[in-house]
Amino acid sequence: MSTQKSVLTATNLSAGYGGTPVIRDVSLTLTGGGAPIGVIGQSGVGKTTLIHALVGVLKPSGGRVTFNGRTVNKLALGAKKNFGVSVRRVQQNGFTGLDSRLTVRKALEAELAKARKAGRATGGTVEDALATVLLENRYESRTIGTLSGGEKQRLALASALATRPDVLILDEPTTALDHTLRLELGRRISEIVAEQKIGLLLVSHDLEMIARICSTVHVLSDGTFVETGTPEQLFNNPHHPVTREIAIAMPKASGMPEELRSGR
Ligand SMILES: Nc1ncnc2c1ncn2[C@@H]1O[C@H](COP(=O)(O)OP(=O)(O)OP(=O)(O)O)[C@@H](O)[C@H]1O
Repeated sequence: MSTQKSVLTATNLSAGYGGTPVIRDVSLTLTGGGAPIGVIGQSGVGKTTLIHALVGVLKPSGGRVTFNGRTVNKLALGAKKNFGVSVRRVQQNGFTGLDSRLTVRKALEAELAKARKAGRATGGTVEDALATVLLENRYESRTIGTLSGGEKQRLALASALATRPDVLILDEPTTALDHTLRLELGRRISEIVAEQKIGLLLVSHDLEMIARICSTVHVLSDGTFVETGTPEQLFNNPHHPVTREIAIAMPKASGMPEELRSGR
């Protein structure tokens, strides 16, 4: 068995819809155990499109996406299934693609079974999966359709983590949660990706979450990365006009991690 770290790489990636490019010439690398990467940018600049291209939903019009060296949109069926459990995406609305009449327990059991079938050692239970996202055991018997927006987001995150992915891609994972829960969940996500050596891509308008979790942040503007740096560099000393504009929108100092308060 290969000991090489799983890696998802975009190289000079371009993609769009109906022949119109939305993202252009974007490159990034996600390694298990590597530094979590953030992508920020204003509305409509192509953040979700980038994710679609990374997970193979959108075929690149230029460049390529590889997973462990193999081109993602050319994977054979078996490899594609493995890619599906190895690279997990959590969507903004907590959409899991599962029947809304399923109970939370059944949904999580299905994820754990999927992981076992793919030969992944989860070692986890439904209760563990719920605890990971700060949901109490009483949620087990609830059907997905009865969950609130924030509970659905947390179930989607629990489902993704239950398969012990190599790469986790989070698209605005906590928009429906209150500030305290967002912070707590952010802390848990940081711990889990470090412990389990998961490559993390966090795409979010939540700059505080980005600053707390990510070690490298790309600024996406008009479909391309215009600036890259640590959260400290970008938010305390932004160079590109778009980064400056975004940095101004940063929450007031009281809500920021200590190390980012200076110079603001
Ligand atoms: N299926 C689609 N067909 C055509 N155009 C699309 C499609 N999906 C998105 N777009 C367009 O692509 C551009 C980028 O959209 P995308 O959803 O990637 O932006 P975003 O940065 O994620 O936005 P937001 O922060 O508002 O979620 C937008 O102009 C959007 O209208």
